[in-house]
Amino acid sequence: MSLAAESAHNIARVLIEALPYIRRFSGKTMVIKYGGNAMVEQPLKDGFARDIVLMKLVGINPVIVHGGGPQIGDLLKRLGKVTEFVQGMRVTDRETMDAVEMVLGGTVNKEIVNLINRHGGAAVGLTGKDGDLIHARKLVVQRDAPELAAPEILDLGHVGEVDSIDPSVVNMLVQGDFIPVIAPIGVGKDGFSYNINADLVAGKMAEVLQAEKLILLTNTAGLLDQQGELIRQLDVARVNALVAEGVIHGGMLPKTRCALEAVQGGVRAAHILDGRVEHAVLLDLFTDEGVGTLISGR
Ligand SMILES: Nc1ncnc2c1ncn2[C@@H]1O[C@H](COP(=O)(O)OP(=O)(O)O)[C@@H](O)[C@H]1O
Ligand SMILES: CC(=O)N[C@@H](CCC(=O)OP(=O)(O)O)C(=O)O
Repeated sequence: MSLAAESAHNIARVLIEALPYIRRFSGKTMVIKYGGNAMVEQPLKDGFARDIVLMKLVGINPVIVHGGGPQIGDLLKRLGKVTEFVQGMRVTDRETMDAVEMVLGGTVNKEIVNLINRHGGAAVGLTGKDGDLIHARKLVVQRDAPELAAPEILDLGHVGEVDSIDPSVVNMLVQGDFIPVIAPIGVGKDGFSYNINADLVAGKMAEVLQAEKLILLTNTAGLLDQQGELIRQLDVARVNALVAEGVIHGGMLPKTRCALEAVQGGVRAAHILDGRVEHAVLLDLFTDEGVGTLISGR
């Protein structure tokens, strides 16, 4: 076979392999969390945008929830403001909240919207304030230590968690064939803005939309075991055991927690994928082998 014929044959094979998945997922909603650490290098960003546009073209409804932790850190550094994390959450005072809104609701959100649009999609950017989408409440964080008589309550300022989501504006955009791009900022009953970890927003959004999948793009191959080997698939019980053993820690804790809550709340599956791999989303959705880690509810 000539080189050209071989290449055409490979393309045909790939399309045929993708066909049953395209048929299965067409018309379904998928929530994709695009983490700040996965937004590196222009070719990767372009690959991500192409994947999203392709999903839309084959009838899937992608809903993007994005982070931007490193990008917030960059602005705070330029402003000469020290930032601190407690249990994976950024301590957020009034000034930091302003920076979070500028970066998440401004630069990062619009960069993703522009990226998708340049690749042929029609994206619309939102924060949790738009259409009264995300209602937040202040996150209560406790610290327990042997020297403490009782757990200490820590005040992280404007750090929130999702109280409720009104998906009307997202549903309207999806019905209009737009791709919603959501920044994880919510509003409390007190009228204040709250900075919410993007994984938490993505998990709840997937649950409220009863999405087919929650896809979390991050900066590791997926969930790794004690030996640093990729775990391809696991269920709720194994996740709980790995947390208890301390194998899942740091930023992976909120990620796996929200993945678990989503699958227990009716989302069919949660995937943790390596956002540093070009076309990670397509490779996972449309090939028999898949990539990354799959957490299934049943
Ligand atoms: N068992 C584990 N498998 C993979 N990564 C883990 C694990 N436990 C902790 N981590 C850490 O979690 C990080 C991903 O979380 P985080 O930095 O919050 O990502 P993101 O910014 O994409 O949300 C990894 O880079 C890794 O350092
Ligand atoms: C409370 C809290 O920590 N909020 C995060 C929100 C952004 C985020 O989650 O971004 P990544 O997904 O890129 O980490 C922050 O301020 O960094």
